[in-house]
Amino acid sequence: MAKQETPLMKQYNGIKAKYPDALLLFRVGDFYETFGEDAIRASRILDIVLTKRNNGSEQKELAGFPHHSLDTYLPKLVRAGLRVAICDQLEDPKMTKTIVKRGVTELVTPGVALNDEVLSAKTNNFLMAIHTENELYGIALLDISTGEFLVSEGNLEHLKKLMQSFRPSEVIYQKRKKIDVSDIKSSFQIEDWAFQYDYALDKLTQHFKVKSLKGFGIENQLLGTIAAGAVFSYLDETHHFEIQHITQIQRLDANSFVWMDPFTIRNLELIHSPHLNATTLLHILDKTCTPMGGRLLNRWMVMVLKDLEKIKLRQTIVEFFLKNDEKRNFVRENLGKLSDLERMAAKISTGKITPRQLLLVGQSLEFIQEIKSKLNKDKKISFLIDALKDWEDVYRNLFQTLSAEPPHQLVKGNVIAEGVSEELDKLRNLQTKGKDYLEDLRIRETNRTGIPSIKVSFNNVFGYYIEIRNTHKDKIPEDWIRKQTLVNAERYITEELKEYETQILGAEEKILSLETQLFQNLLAEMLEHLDELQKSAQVIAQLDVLSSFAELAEQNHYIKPEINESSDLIIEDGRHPVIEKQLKIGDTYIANSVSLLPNEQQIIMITGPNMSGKSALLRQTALIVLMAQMGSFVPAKNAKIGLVDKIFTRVGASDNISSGESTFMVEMNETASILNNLSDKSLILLDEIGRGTSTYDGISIAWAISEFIHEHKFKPKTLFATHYHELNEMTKSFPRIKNFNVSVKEMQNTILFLRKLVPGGSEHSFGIHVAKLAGMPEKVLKRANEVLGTLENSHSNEKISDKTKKITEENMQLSFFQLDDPILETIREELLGIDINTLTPVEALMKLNEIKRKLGR
Ligand SMILES: Nc1ncnc2c1ncn2[C@@H]1O[C@H](COP(=O)(O)OP(=O)(O)OP(=O)(O)O)[C@@H](O)[C@H]1O
Repeated sequence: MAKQETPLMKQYNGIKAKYPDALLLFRVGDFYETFGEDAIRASRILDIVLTKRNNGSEQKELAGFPHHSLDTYLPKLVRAGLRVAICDQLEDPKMTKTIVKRGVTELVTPGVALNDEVLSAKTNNFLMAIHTENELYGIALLDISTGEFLVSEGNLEHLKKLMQSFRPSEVIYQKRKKIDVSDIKSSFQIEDWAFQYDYALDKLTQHFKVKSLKGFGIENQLLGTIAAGAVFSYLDETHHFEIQHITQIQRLDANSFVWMDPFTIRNLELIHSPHLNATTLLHILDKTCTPMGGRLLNRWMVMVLKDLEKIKLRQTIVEFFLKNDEKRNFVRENLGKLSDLERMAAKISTGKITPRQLLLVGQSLEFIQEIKSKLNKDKKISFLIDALKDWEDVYRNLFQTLSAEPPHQLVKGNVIAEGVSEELDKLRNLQTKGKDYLEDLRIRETNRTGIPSIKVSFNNVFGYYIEIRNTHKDKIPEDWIRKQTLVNAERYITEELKEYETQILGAEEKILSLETQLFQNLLAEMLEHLDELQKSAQVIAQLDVLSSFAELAEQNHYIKPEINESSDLIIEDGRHPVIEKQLKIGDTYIANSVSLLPNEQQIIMITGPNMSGKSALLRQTALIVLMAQMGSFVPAKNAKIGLVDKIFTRVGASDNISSGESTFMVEMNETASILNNLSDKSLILLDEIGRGTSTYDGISIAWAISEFIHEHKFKPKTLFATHYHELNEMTKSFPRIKNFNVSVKEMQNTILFLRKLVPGGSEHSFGIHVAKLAGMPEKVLKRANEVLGTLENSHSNEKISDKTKKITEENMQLSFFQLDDPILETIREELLGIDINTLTPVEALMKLNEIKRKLGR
């Protein structure tokens, strides 16, 4: 007959059944245990031992760790993308004769984490909830560690953009809906009932204590509201009830910021790069001194302003800090000493702040006060400084109440300062006097018994005891009661010691409970300031980013761009902010000027050899515009920037192979989407569009696209980099298209990249020169030059196939291969089999490379 499962496993199974999707950490005594599948996963992720134990009829896997290591192991599980349910003992095992009551006290998931070890300082940790109906998406984003809560609505592209910009750690959505969340590490589908408008409205109005959502501007965003409600339901489900620090909903309006499609955000490598260890624009721009500033900069980089007044306000502050070195240094020095006040505010609200951290909050508030006093006479930035609360009373209160060096754990004691509570002082007095008392007792007993080495100590088992070495056993007085015999010593207690113990232990307990009470009172007082604390943290974040922009401008010689409402874009001697910082010592970045004037020079057609710097020029133009509209100064000699409202970039298919979506179809799809969404303030960057197909197809498509943009009523500004010098012909019929090329100098069969953009088209692509730079064998280069010569000397109206036929004929006569060599024979076959008509320059290079390999070079 099968044995019955043990009561403990029965309890475990009952609780596990309620959290089938989570890894259950089950507290048993001093350990957190995991069982079955959970144990297998935990042991793999945490590198802890997996054992097997009999559970009635079956063997079950088991892996566990000591409860005090939770802070070490929990973050590892969460970072691995798991949801972790923590099941604790809900009563004191000593107080019950049956099995201890247990229950889940917290469900920690990647998107709802407050633990410092899971979070990273300079990035937000967002949970995203999505609700979709009829191809429209409601999106809510919550960072519970800072209290930021954003709501938005839009189409699929908008959703994708927000996913790319905010990179949520976890996404939740409705069970019966299909949403592509393949880019997100952790996603979870929750019950349909959590996605109801009435439920959401109730939840949100209750939490924010408002009658309607009008004040947040989302009263018409039904889908957004439903998503926001789902976030709150998820907080309930994960046992996060202390959430007073979520004080407002920010509406995230897609139209308030420069519109960039997901491809553009990726392609410009603003915050992330698909290439490992690549430097992003964020790396260059981030000179912030606080985590709050770091996170805000991230946000500003993906939510770039298009409101002239707001941009100018930021510029004013950057300029102020640039001109006032002394104040900038003072501010930045003080910023560097601040704790993460946004996250501290969340910790106050959730009751997770430690006494030491609360003292640090006090010190931070004092530094803020110093910043405020230093800057409050400066009218130019008064609108920011005035928004900082006067914190003096608050931090003085904290300093007076907390001890000078409070511990991280309340139970360690010495949390509250002297003079705060009379009772506490009295009890402490008793404790300190206790030490003298014990010393006095030791001396008395030594004198009475004549034992020279008496020790008075304490342990958890016997409490206070007297210890003597065995050699003095015969001198023990009668009133000592023996408690323990060790190898060389004996331990005793006395009536007097017991009495003292009751008094002193009582005092310790009372001290702990009093300190806890006083600390809680202090937290309750701080809760009153939660709103202001968050506000000050946000102002500090802005001061941080803006003063860091000034620092950046000084270090990198950036200038203040003039931003206006025109449609012109004039950059004089602009530089690529990332590449210029990465050049080898001795190299200098060649600055280039670009003027895009919709009425005269709307489209710039840039030709130039491979590697000449076409892509760099395109990207630097977009980056300069984005930096300018973030409020930063820019790498240029001079810049006049008419506000841009949309930036589109497309890179020809073969540049994009690594991203796995490099089909010509995708390229055309996305280009089509650009052409359908143009505005009069758009900036378009097209890099080698059309090269994913045969030469003639490519030229035709590139031509037609340029023509379309030229004829478009909005005259969007466009930079078009291309290999097809045939496109230079367009200027003859389209007056607002201008030809430029990135110049090179030909020297004795090689080329020198001058990287200077100059007016006029370029004659050829220099692909063979680049092949030479790449170390291609001389024979191959020579032959490539001959083939090129034949093609170029043919009549332009000859068909490509006729031209290649010529080459084949020539080949018969001047075969440069020794045909008796079998490798050469196969290479010959291969070369003859190539249809040059459909070969892109990059494919040609790859082919040459392959040939080189075959030749053993
Ligand atoms: N203005 C410049 N000053 C100095 N170095 C530059 C400049 N522009 C580009 N470079 C360097 O040249 C390299 C090649 O530039 P880029 O990728 O822009 O060339 P490209 O013309 O787009 O080439 P391809 O057509 O092969 O894609 C860059 O990685 C950079 O290191």
